[in-house]
Amino acid sequence: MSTDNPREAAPGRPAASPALTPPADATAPLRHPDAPAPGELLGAHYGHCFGCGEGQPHGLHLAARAGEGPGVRVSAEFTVKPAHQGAPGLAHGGVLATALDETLGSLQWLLRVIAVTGRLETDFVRPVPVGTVLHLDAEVTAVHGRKIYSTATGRIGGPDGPVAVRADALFIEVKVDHFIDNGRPEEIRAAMADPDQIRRARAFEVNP
Ligand SMILES: CCCCCCCC/C=C\CCCCCCCC(=O)SCCNC(=O)CCNC(=O)[C@H](O)C(C)(C)COP(=O)(O)OP(=O)(O)OC[C@H]1O[C@@H](n2cnc3c(N)ncnc32)[C@H](O)[C@@H]1OP(=O)(O)O
Repeated sequence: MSTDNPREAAPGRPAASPALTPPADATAPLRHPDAPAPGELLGAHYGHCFGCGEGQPHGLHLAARAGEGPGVRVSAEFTVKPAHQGAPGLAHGGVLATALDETLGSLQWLLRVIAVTGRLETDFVRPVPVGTVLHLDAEVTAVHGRKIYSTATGRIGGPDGPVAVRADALFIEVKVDHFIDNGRPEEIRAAMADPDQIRRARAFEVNP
């Protein structure tokens, strides 16, 4: 992962909003002792997820890996396909935001908590043509109670290429009941009857 500050790579852009600025008593994130090892593929949290699900034909099929180093980091690659266009030959911004959201969401594998996106602020710095491989990196910057602060970049032309998109996010920790109470009953029933889905949920230390 490149170490330059993506904010510096995009001079003149405003800082993240106050809601995405960790309070003074926020703490550094802790990589869970049983988290996947650096370099390990994380897999999908749900087979039908639009971002990462292997069983979702229209999805992004994002495959994230646990990052190197002491921090709570992941990296992922996303190849922009013709189905992802907004303007002719260019990726749709919402699809790029999804790729950032999914990469940020996969940080949960390393924290071993379940969380959902509360806020996602995205900068679109350079257009991303169809066929491009977007090299995504995400990192948890701070934790405060249930609030998880994180940041991500997507680079083009290689893992150390220029930043094309970036995001700051606030994820909020939830219990598995969040999904059981709010999800459509047929998908929830199917997920709870699927031993593989139960195994995936246990990787977040939940007991559905
Ligand atoms: C049997 C089935 C098994 C299935 C399990 C499979 C395993 C699953 C594993 C992993 C899943 C990961 C999935 C990742 C997918 C990619 C990421 C997404 O796309 S997620 C979807 C999009 N996001 C939503 O749909 C959230 C919708 N929003 C909500 O549900 C609520 O608003 C929620 C939970 C975010 C917060 O509601 P509250 O009632 O729990 O908590 P409050 O008190 O409102 O907030 C807590 C703190 O957070 C701040 N906060 C909340 N939302 C904020 C916001 N938007 N901006 C700033 N601050 C916010 C509040 O100000 C508060 O802060 P103060 O503690 O007072 O300091």
